[in-house]
Amino acid sequence: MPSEKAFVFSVLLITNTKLMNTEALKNSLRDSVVTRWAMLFTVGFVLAANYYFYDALSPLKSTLTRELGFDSTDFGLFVSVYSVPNVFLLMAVFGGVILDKLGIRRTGFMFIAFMALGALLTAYGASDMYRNEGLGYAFMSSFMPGYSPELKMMLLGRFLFGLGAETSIVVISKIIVKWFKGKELALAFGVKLGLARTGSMLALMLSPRLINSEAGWTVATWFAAFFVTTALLVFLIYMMFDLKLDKQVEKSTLESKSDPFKFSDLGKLITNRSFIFVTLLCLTFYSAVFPFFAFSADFFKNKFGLTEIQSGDIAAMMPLGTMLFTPIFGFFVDKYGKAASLMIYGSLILTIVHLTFAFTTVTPYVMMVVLGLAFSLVPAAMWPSVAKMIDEKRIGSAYGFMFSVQNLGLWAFPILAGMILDGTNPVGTESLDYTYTMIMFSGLGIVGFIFALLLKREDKVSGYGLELPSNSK
Ligand SMILES: C[C@H](NC(=O)[C@@H](N)CCCCN)C(=O)O
Repeated sequence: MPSEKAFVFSVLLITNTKLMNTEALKNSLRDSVVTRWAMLFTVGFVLAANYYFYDALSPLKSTLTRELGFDSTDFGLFVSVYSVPNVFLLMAVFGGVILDKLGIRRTGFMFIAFMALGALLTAYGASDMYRNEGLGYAFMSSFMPGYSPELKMMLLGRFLFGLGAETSIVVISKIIVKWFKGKELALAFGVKLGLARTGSMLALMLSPRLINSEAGWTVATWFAAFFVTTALLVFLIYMMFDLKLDKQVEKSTLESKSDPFKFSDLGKLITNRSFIFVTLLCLTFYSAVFPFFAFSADFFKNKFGLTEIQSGDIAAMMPLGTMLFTPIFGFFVDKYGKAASLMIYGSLILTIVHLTFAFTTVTPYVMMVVLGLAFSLVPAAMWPSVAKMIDEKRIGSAYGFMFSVQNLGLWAFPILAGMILDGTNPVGTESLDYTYTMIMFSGLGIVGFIFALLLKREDKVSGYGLELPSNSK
């Protein structure tokens, strides 16, 4: 019968297409261990450049005061403006939507280009070229006289950098999924975070050394900007491989199909109690880490009377610790679970470290490694836990939403830290007293600890299985 034949023919056709797709997946570039790990290190370079630039000026707070007249509030403002596009324009959320629409190559290139432009503008704002009546100097001097033209140009640069940087992290997460799904995905995520932290560590160690260059202190800012620009070129290499992979394998077989983003999705996210607690933990925990980290080198310099190089080296102990611990805890969570408990321990350790910094003179070398332990426990447990709570189709929006909420803290707390410092230290004080600033960071740790407890309690009701190994849910 013709209809029966047609049916058999279509079944054969579908089966054959599926087989061809499976065959294509088997023989695609991603099946070469060397190629997929080479891709991870290629995009890891971009991530390292991103984190390098974010932290490059942290050990130079006193240099910015000496050379450009920044006070602590100006410095806090400079750190926090990174988050403005992500909080007030919801860029991390829209970046995810754009990513779904335009794909990895175009979105990645566009947002890394924003990063590079922002980084170059920041370096230009601090340069002698700009300060000697360079392009834009007169314009930046023509409004808001309370803020220097240098600060305004650097704020504009860091704003553009932040606009590109957060979405580029979402793009790179998607790239990792594309190449490692069904392979060693958790390990790949751990290594990705390790490469990001390498960028932070290098920034803390190199910047204070580069300011002593013969060509002047701005070598440190230009170097950071050129690192990000090189990352844009490196991403072009990645794009060629990505294109090749897409040609080898039908796109739909690689990237999980995601429905178009709807605002009602956000409604579903914010009515999920576990998701709310993990998002609030993300906000408080990261607010007690990244803004502290931005001030940490200056804190060590003032509290322990160290040089810029010594204090940068101590601050670098934290990312060094995370490079070692994060993949280990990622492996632990995959195999044994206990993610909610690890988040509780991480928040507790964070609080103890900040209280120790506030009230004791225990050696900061050890405390920064302990902080690295806390900063490995929570991220290694947090990001895979979200994947248990949220449908895979919505995971991009979920991460984007969490990044935007988190950026609220990354925006507010550096400003607050700077204001507390300026408010509690009379003008011209020889060495700054950080006690109240550290109490603020300890308070954030305590609130994060409470959210981690609530998350674990809620897990017993919601049944997402955060305490179970990865493959049992
Ligand atoms: C993965 C996570 N990164 C973030 O949460 C970013 N939204 C903030 C990065 C700001 C500093 N570069 C992490 O690094 O653990």
